[in-house]
Amino acid sequence: MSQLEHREYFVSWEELHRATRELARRQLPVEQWRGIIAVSRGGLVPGAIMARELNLRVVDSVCVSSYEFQTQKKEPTMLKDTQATEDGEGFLVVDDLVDTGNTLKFLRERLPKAKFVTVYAKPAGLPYVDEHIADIEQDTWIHFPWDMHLHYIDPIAGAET
Ligand SMILES: O=P(O)(O)OC[C@H]1O[C@H](OP(=O)(O)OP(=O)(O)O)[C@H](O)[C@@H]1O
Ligand SMILES: O=c1[nH]c(=O)c2nc[nH]c2[nH]1
Ligand SMILES: [Mg+2]
Repeated sequence: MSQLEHREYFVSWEELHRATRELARRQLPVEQWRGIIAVSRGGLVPGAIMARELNLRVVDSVCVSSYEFQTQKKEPTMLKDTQATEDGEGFLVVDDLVDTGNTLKFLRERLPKAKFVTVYAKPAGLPYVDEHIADIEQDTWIHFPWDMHLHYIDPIAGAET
């Protein structure tokens, strides 16, 4: 992806909370779920919100790494697996987003019976996610609130002079 094609989408805490609550609402009835497996690190905040909304007390994580800054440097690697389940049956695997789909493709091999959900999805990742809330274009980098800081900017008129 060239610098010119690279767009950005900034997510606020409020937007993330609202969208994740809607993702939780779509997982009713709750009786079908044994628990949540958050894909650390990006899935930890959405996973916690979903656990609260669905009143699920079994919350585990899988720790997967493949990106360094904004570049996918290698195939996903499992830094920590889950011991909550053998095959994922009855578990919701929650991540913040699916982009190329490499992370969820890798996790589907490990947890073939789980349901995979994300808050955001880009087109290339759609075959690997069972349900998501918002579609984002492939050439757009999503910035999450935990990666940002509020800061002052000059007024538009001031910038012209
Ligand atoms: O669909 P993909 O192209 O695989 O990309 C999606 C994954 O990339 C990000 O995680 P990352 O590996 O950057 O680690 P992090 O969650 O610890 O930030 C994001 O949280 C997803 O887990
Ligand atoms: O914060 C992030 N924003 C993204 O758009 C993305 N794609 C892969 N990994 C990502 N992390
Ligand atoms: Mg991640």
